[in-house]
Amino acid sequence: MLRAWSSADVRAAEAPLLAAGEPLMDRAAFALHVEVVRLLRAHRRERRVHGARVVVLAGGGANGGDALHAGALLARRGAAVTAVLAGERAHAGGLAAARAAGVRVLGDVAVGDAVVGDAVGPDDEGDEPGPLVCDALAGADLVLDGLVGIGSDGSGLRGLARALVAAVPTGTGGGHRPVVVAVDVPSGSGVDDGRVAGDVLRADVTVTFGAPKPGLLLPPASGLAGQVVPVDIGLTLPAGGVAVGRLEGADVAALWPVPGATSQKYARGVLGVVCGTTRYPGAGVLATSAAVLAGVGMVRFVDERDERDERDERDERDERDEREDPAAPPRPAGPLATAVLAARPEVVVAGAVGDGRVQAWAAGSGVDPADPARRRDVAAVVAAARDGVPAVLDAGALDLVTEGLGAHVVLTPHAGELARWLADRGERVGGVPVDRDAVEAEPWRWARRAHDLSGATVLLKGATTLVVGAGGSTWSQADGPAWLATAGSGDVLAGVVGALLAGRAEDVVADPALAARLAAAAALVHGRAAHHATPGGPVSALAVAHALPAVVADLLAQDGAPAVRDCPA
Ligand SMILES: NC(=O)C1=CN([C@@H]2O[C@H](COP(=O)(O)OP(=O)(O)OC[C@H]3O[C@@H](n4cnc5c(N)ncnc54)[C@H](O)[C@@H]3O)[C@@H](O)[C@H]2O)[C@@H](O)CC1
Ligand SMILES: [K+]
Repeated sequence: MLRAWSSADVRAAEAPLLAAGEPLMDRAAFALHVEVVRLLRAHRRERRVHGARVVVLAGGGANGGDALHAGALLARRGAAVTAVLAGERAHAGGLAAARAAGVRVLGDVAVGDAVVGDAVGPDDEGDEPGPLVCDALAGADLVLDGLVGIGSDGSGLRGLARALVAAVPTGTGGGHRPVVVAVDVPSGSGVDDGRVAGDVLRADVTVTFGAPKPGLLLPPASGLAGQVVPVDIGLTLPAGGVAVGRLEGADVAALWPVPGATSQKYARGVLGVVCGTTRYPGAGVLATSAAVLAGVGMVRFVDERDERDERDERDERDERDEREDPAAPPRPAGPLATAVLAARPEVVVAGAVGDGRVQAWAAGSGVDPADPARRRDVAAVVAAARDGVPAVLDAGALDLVTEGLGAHVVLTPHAGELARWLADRGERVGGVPVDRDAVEAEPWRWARRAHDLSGATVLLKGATTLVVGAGGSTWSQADGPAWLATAGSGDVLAGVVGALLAGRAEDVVADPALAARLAAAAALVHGRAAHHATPGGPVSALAVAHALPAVVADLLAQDGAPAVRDCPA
């Protein structure tokens, strides 16, 4: 599990160690230089550090200090290092180490009484990179972004720092682009909330100290961090202070409901499904297939009834009453259930919500809000969820969701659906109703808001999926390829979430925070199934569902979970 701590928690953990004289910056800089050495060896044709051209962008705080110390270590290993000082001051220790190691320093920065380096800009303003800086950046093998770390004021980069970021070659049109390593965080990104205000240099790798910060896991900033490499510098972080986490395979294996030797299908969990309509049966097939293939004990699929069906049933019931014959004859499956049965003959068809017991529900995928018959079934599921039955509510169920649900209910909107749901409840930003762009700019903020308003666990679908559950516990999963943004993909995810809720229904009711972990686990397995179905290529939603058994088996085998057991804690 990857866990992020807020910058305040990290600072609080650093304080006693700094007071005791622990060399935290030396540890950080050493680990940073080791990662840079690895990258230079991997990326340079010469496969070595000697002669590599490294540019250090150094701000005036300790983040710049880390970068300058790392630059000094690289220079001592034979790299040609140029440091560009972007702040009104420079980290004195870092600058001294860099100069002593032979780093070329560019910048108009006063250190003590001395002015060091060359003028950066063509004018005295100093907020335009000059030709020396531009040449260094154009020829760099690797750029270290040490402009700002957790000391960022969150308003986006200013002045020369901003101009330097803009001057780093982006490689567009097939041109040269250096490897970019962010020091602690990509400079100027929202350290604690993942917001991106202004230009941020996109990193290939972020080497982060003490613990990952929330912004490294939260979109949109997480999309600029590249691979996150956490470095242990000896901090003791508060046990309860986790802001955001990311599940890994072993965590998911430990959560997955695995049957024991004596388990039977009812005890293993029955999922009731109200997805798809006669007109659009696909979502019913996909959600059901996903639930079955994710390993649920049984699916009870609620068939669609139109008004004529209901009238016939009423007449039939009246006739039976007259004959005093209580046994209802089995009703033939309608066209929707027939389509679902053709794909998944394991499914049991029910005539209505409430016909037969279920441990959890999946409802709303592929249900048109304008379809009155199917909507009645969805509304019945929402009512059951309100009464305490775990449920995943998707697409056509979302607008029936109001406040007062519990975290045992998982909502699965995408950004547009979440925006609509929030706007319908009067949520505004900048004086206008929340829209899709607002949700995409601050997905964590709005997912938390939806959780606060509904009481439900909120799974916000996207390239990075966020799950906010009881107490604001947040999981961020980025496990799938971009190809997963395809029709029907959300129906499959709803089926997997439903399977997990049904398989661990009692635990979900007992532990309010569990539904969020299960929803995050579903997102991980869904993403991995897409990779597994077509590595590197386009993928269909049904292929994702079909890849589920192999992915779950891999997880359970590779991550050391026992082969047979009952539901784990
Ligand atoms: N305190 C320590 O000994 C340690 C600190 N560490 C490093 O120190 C960093 C935190 O250092 P600081 O607290 O000095 O702060 P930072 O170095 O992160 O940021 C402060 C500097 O950034 C400038 N700045 C802030 N917002 C800006 C903006 N929007 N545009 C341009 N410049 C801006 C400030 O003027 C100041 O020069 C961590 O991120 C980490 O890299 C690590 O070395 C671990 C140990
Ligand atoms: K940085």
